[in-house]
Amino acid sequence: MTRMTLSVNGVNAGYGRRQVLRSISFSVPEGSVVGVIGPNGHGKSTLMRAISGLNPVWSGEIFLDGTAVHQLPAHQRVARGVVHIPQGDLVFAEMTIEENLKLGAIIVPDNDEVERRLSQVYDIFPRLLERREQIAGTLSGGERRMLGIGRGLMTGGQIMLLDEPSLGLAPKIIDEIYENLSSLRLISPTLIIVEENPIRLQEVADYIYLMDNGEFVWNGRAKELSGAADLLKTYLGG
Ligand SMILES: Nc1ncnc2c1ncn2[C@@H]1O[C@H](COP(=O)(O)OP(=O)(O)OP(=O)(O)O)[C@@H](O)[C@H]1O
Repeated sequence: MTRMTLSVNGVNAGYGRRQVLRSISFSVPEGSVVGVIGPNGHGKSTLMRAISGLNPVWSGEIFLDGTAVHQLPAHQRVARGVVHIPQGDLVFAEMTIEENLKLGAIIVPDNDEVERRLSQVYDIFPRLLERREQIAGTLSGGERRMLGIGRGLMTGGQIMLLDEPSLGLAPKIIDEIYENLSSLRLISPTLIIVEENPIRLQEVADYIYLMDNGEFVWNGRAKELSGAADLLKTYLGG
């Protein structure tokens, strides 16, 4: 299995003339889970989009396993193993779960490989197997989230960008999603997770970055986050 290291070096990005990301640098070693936390609207999703190629970078560099990818279009980054699961459950509402999942592997020519990935995804999310013929538009919020993640896994990508997997879900469903993250890593071993809930993030991340106003204002091992309570209060409130 090829594993990937991601490295982001001095990235600036934004929309129109408005700068959102300010000189962002960090790296994600292969097989690690990095969490990005911060208040609403401060650039976390923009960072995910810059990495996957959905937003252009103004300056700076992004490397995947030592290869510069910041000028490549999104589909070429997907081909290199980047999987982006954006906020908002972008499932095809008229299609069944299984049809949605298979779309994730649409460029995979080998049918046996598609079936193998499908059974891996069903192992991780048995709820999707139970409902495989159900139309995606009729799924609950939690099931749709699982489907979005499952479809991303079908690409076979090795580095997954997971943007607020708990957004809008009931605590019990969030538990279920988070419990599944460790098996998910058998397929996509390197993860970047954006979250607003530090406790959830601490459960799964090895390393955490706190973003404020498009900059990283703190980073450290996940277990060190508890010692940064004042900082969290300042930036996240509560
Ligand atoms: N397509 C866009 N055009 C213009 N401005 C945008 C666009 N997308 C995001 N922004 C702005 O960029 C800033 C950062 O947004 P971003 O979604 O990256 O924040 P975030 O930290 O992920 O917040 P949230 O947790 O609420 O998703 C916000 O001020 C937002 O309004």
